Amino acid sequence: MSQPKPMNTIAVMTSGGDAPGMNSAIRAVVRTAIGAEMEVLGIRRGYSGLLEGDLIPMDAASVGNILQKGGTVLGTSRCAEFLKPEIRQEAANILRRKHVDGLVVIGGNGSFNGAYQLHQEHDIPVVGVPGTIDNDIQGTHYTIGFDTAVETGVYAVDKIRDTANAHDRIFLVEVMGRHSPAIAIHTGVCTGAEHVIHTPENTDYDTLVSGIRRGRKRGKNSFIIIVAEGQVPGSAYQVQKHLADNYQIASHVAILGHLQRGGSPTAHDRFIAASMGFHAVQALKTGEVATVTACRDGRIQLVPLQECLEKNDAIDAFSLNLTQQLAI
Ligand SMILES: Nc1ncnc2c1ncn2[C@@H]1O[C@H](COP(=O)(O)OP(=O)(O)O)[C@@H](O)[C@H]1O
Ligand SMILES: O=P(O)(O)OC[C@H]1O[C@](O)(COP(=O)(O)O)[C@@H](O)[C@@H]1O
Ligand SMILES: [Mg+2]
Repeated sequence: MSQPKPMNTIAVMTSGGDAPGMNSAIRAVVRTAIGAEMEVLGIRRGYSGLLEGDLIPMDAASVGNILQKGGTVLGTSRCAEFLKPEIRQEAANILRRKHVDGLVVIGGNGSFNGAYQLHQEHDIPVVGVPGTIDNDIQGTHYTIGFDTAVETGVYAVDKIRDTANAHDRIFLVEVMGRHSPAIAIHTGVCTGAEHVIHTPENTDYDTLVSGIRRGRKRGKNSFIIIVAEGQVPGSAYQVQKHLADNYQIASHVAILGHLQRGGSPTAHDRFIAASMGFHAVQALKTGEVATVTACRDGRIQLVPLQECLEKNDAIDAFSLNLTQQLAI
């Protein structure tokens, strides 16, 4: 832990893919900081906005009536330039010119890498708040937005099930999460899907097809196969083609895509985001910087940022198996 530096002015940004609940985190950061007599600047459009010096003063009213909204009022971006050290130097200069004493970065592991570099290279006090619908950051059990994204997936699949039942159809429902199977696996359990394809590039067609045949024998008339996005959006079409060409099985595709990133956050996401935003400002105040407000063992704990820089690719084998077990 570093010695606490005076925190007169802090800045907050959202970066990477937006996630429902980010607004609740921004609100908590702004209001906790104001409560502690700090000035707060909002950085618009993540690292891109930072490099343009697009920082705006935020008061308590500026975050009123945003908690229930999806997206992020600050905007976000993917900023390839930020991978260059000389560009990060410019960013650090801008933060110093604006008298920013500490920075809260709400985003995924990519955004945390940027924050980590700012701390390592330029001694900027940073704290990360995990925000991504994918729930795929090492070091934290939960990321803001995941619950809402799964909820949206479940809502959509329930509707698809109605029409699949009516027409005796097989549906391949592709859910979001590039290289991240968590949304697919949870949506599978919560919708009673017949099968979850967690890595479309390595689909186990034998298990999938024998499940469909077994189900048909016992009178099932609809099948929901949840397909994770995999390497590229549209993987479900490859699965559809493979089933048609190799097994003469016809299926329909529905791709949920960015639909799952928007919408009003669930109570769970609002609650976690509010708590994490609060803890992030406390961490800056106490000098517990280069940390992340991680969710572990059901509570928010500060963990070193270094532990949260990698993407978590682990597959939740229990939940994956649960879908299969219950779909007999
Ligand atoms: N290794 C890195 N070094 C510095 N900045 C990075 C690094 N990786 C990502 N970033 C910055 O963080 C941004 C968001 O990362 P990205 O992976 O797109 O989203 P997320 O933060 O949601 O994982 C990138 O566009 C880039 O500006
Ligand atoms: O909106 P984009 O740039 O197409 O990115 C899509 C990807 O972003 C996500 O929504 C979230 O990813 P990050 O939070 O890591 O940015 C993935 O689920 C999805 O595959
Ligand atoms: Mg990411």
